[in-house]
Amino acid sequence: MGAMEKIKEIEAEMARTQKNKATNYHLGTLKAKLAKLRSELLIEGGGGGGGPSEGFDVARLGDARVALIGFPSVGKSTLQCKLTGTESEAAAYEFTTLTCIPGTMHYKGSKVQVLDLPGIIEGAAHGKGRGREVIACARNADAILIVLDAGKEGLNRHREILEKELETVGIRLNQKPPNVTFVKKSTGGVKFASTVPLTKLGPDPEKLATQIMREYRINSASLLAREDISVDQLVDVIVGNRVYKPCCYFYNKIDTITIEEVDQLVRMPHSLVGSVHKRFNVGEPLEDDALKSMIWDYLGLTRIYTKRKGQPPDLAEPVVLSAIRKGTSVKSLCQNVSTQMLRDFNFALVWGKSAKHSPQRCGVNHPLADEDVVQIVTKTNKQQQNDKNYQAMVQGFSDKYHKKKLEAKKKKQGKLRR
Ligand SMILES: Nc1nc2c(ncn2[C@@H]2O[C@H](COP(=O)(O)OP(=O)(O)OP(=O)(O)O)[C@@H](O)[C@H]2O)c(=O)[nH]1
Ligand SMILES: [K+]
Ligand SMILES: [Mg+2]
Repeated sequence: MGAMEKIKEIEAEMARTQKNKATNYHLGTLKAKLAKLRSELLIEGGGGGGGPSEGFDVARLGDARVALIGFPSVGKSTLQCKLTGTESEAAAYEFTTLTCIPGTMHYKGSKVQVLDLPGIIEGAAHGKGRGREVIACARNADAILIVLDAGKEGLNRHREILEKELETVGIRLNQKPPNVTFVKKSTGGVKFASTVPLTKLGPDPEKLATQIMREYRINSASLLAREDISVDQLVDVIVGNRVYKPCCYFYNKIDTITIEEVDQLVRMPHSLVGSVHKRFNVGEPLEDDALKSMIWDYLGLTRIYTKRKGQPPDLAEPVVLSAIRKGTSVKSLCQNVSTQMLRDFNFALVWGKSAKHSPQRCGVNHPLADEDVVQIVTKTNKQQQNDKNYQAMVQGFSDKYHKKKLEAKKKKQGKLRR
């Protein structure tokens, strides 16, 4: 039996099984089996080390990356042209786009790479169409923009299908990683602990966890749960290889539906309605464009204006940091400027929303806010020399210690020989 059929069989069994205390373990084990089969399926057909295949291997450019995911002909390419000015072919027939087409969206001084991708259909995660490559691109993006055709029947189901395709390959949308520490070990059995009561894992969470681990041939591991996790989250932690992505939705073509229907759609979570043709919510020349603004928010982009001592800040070219990528701390700012900057860092002076008073003297871990002004103060020559002396001293101690240890060892060996 192929993996596909096995998956179908398990899904059918899960649907048949009533959800109650007695079937809790059984369902948990089935979920673990299912996750395993799906990942096997992906590796089987992934080809050549699992990296993206021809036409999908696009270099990362800009401050962050967003992938356009949707059914065929919902208007992804039309949208990408509007957002980035890239000439990605758009047409009235399905599967116009066949590869990954990158473009750059300029917004509030940042450069966001937008990936136009082929349309996907149900079963994409299992290799239908170019689904596998498309989903691999989504996995590598910092955020996902799901594009839907507001005029299509069964719209809510479309949204669900797309979510399921992404979930299937371990992409978790708008979720935080579970607050759980899980470490595999070579011996010692399974150690299970939690700092909060676990209400969603049945009467014996440890037994359930052990059972799921057995499915993955993990006999020894330690697991510490710091939040009340669900069975799905437990499976995710044990399986590993999950990515957590922000995801927003754009309902395109609202020029084809009634105002009552639009009214329903605006209530959907994480969503924006609009029309590329009518330039509604996607007006290219406008700075306060609603769709660009939503993408910006979901990427957690933050503009930082740097300044030198005694000079005004450089307002023309902000350093753009992403909360999704490397975070928005003073440390990320230094790393963004140069590696030397972090080495010579003494303290930062911060003006703006993140500062309690202006300027606030901050360390590397201080989280910055959008439009903060930052002056990095580096160590003086004397401080740098002190640092070097200190390091040399520590190295000296360490050398002496090792020399002594070595001598003691030799002595002992000598004694033994005699
Ligand atoms: N009515 C209407 N039609 C639109 C709108 N945006 C795009 N279209 C049309 O939708 C059709 C499909 O557009 P594409 O941009 O090729 O769609 P796609 O999602 O890239 O399609 P594939 O690459 O085939 O997956 C084209 O005929 C567009 O002109 C819109 O806002 N309103
Ligand atoms: K099309
Ligand atoms: Mg297209």
